[in-house]
Amino acid sequence: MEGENMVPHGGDGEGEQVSETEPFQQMQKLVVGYALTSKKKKSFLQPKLEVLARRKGIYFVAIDLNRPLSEQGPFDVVLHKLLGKEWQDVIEDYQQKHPEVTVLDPPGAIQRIHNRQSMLQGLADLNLSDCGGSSIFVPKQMVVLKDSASSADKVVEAGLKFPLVAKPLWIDGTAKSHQLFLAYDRRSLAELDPPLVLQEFVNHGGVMFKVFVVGDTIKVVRRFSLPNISNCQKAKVDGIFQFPRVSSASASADNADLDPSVAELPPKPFVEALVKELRVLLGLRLFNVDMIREHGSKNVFYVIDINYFPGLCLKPFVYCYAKMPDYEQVFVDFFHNMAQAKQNNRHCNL
Ligand SMILES: Nc1ncnc2c1ncn2[C@@H]1O[C@H](COP(=O)(O)OP(=O)(O)OP(=O)(O)O)[C@@H](O)[C@H]1O
Ligand SMILES: O=P(O)(O)O[C@H]1[C@H](OP(=O)(O)O)[C@@H](OP(=O)(O)O)[C@@H](O)[C@@H](O)[C@@H]1OP(=O)(O)O
Ligand SMILES: [Mg+2]
Ligand SMILES: [Mg+2]
Repeated sequence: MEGENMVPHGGDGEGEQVSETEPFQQMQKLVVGYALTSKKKKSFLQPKLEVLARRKGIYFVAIDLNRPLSEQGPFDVVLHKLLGKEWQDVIEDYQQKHPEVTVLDPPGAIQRIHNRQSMLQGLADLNLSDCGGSSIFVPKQMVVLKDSASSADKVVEAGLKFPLVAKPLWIDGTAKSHQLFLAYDRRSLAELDPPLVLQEFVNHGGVMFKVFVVGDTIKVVRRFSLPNISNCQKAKVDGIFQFPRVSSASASADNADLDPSVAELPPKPFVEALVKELRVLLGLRLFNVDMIREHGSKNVFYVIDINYFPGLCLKPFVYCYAKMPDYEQVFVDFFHNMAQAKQNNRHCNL
C-alpha cells in the first residue's frame, strides 16, 4: 500500500493512508499514554480519532495500571481520567519525576472541580469588564455537610430563595453524584441526603449552553434544560423532585425551533474572555462549562457546572453522536500543536 512504509515505528499501519507530502510532520512522533475507564476509552478513543492521529504521528498507548508508570512509555503526554487518591498519588509522583511529560491535566486541578463548592469559587471575581456588557455569575449556593433538616434555618439566614437545586457535593464518576433534586420548601430539605450543595434555581428558558474547551479551541453547543418555574408554581408546589437528566447530549437543542432571545448563543468575545480566565483559574486544558442565560435578560449569564474532560461522543460503536462537534480533529490538532512545540523546544536547546 502506498505510504505504508512511512508509518513511524510503533504504528501498525492498519487502514491508514499516510501522505508522502508530509514527511516533516511524520518525524514528530507523539506518544500519548492514556489511563481511562473502559467506558471513557470506548467513547473517546474512536477509530476515527486514532486514524486521524496516526496520520500526524500521534499514537495512543494504554497505561497498564498494574505496572509502575515510570517503567512504561516513554510518553510525551499522559491523558487520564481515573478517580481515587491512589491514582492521584501515582500521577503526582510521576509528574515530579518526569517534568518533561505533559500530564493532562494536573490531578490537583481536577480535584478542585470534583467538589461542587470549590468548582465555582473565584468565578464571580473574574475580570470580564471588556465584554460588551455581558456578565457572569454563579447561583447563590451553600454547602450542607450533615443533617439537612437543620440546614433549613441556614438557608434562610444565607438569603437563599426556593426552589433550590440539591446537588451531591462530590463528583466521583458515579451516576449518584449526578443525581439532582429540586427542593421547593424548607420542610423538604430533611429528605435530602448530605453532603450536598443547595443552589438557587435560575430561570433560563429551558435552554443551556455547553462550552467545550480543548486547549485553545472552544466550541459552544445548545442543549435542552429544565423549563422555567413560574411564581405560581413556586407558591403552590412543595416537596422534592428528582431531576431528569435533561441536559444529556441526546437532548441537543441546536436544530430546534426556539425563541431567539433564549436560543441565541452567548457572544463569542465574551465566551473567549471567560475561557481565557478560566484556563488560568482552573489550571485545566480539557473541560466544559455549563452556562445559562437568566431568563428575560440578554447578557446575564450563570455558570452552573464545570466538568473535567467531559463526554465527547455518545453511543460509541453504534455511531458516534458527537457531543462536541468534530472533537476528533480538535484533539488531533491539539496534540499536533503540542508535538510541534516540543520539537521547537528541542531545537532551541541544541
Ligand atoms: N442553578 C440552576 N438553575 C437552573 N437549572 C439548573 C441549575 N443547576 C442545574 N440546573 C439544570 O440541571 C442540569 C444538571 O445540573 P449540573 O450540570 O449541575 O449537574 P451535573 O450532574 O454536574 O451534570 P453533568 O452531566 O453536566 O455533569 C443542568 O444541566 C441544568 O439543566
Ligand atoms: O458519560 P457521558 O458521555 O454522559 O459524559 C459525562 C461524563 O462522563 P464520562 O467522563 O465517563 O464520559 C461525566 O464525567 P464525570 O463528571 O462523571 O466524571 C461528566 O463530564 C458529564 O458532564 C458528561 O455528560 P455530559 O455533560 O457530556 O452529558
Ligand atoms: Mg452539567
Ligand atoms: Mg457536571
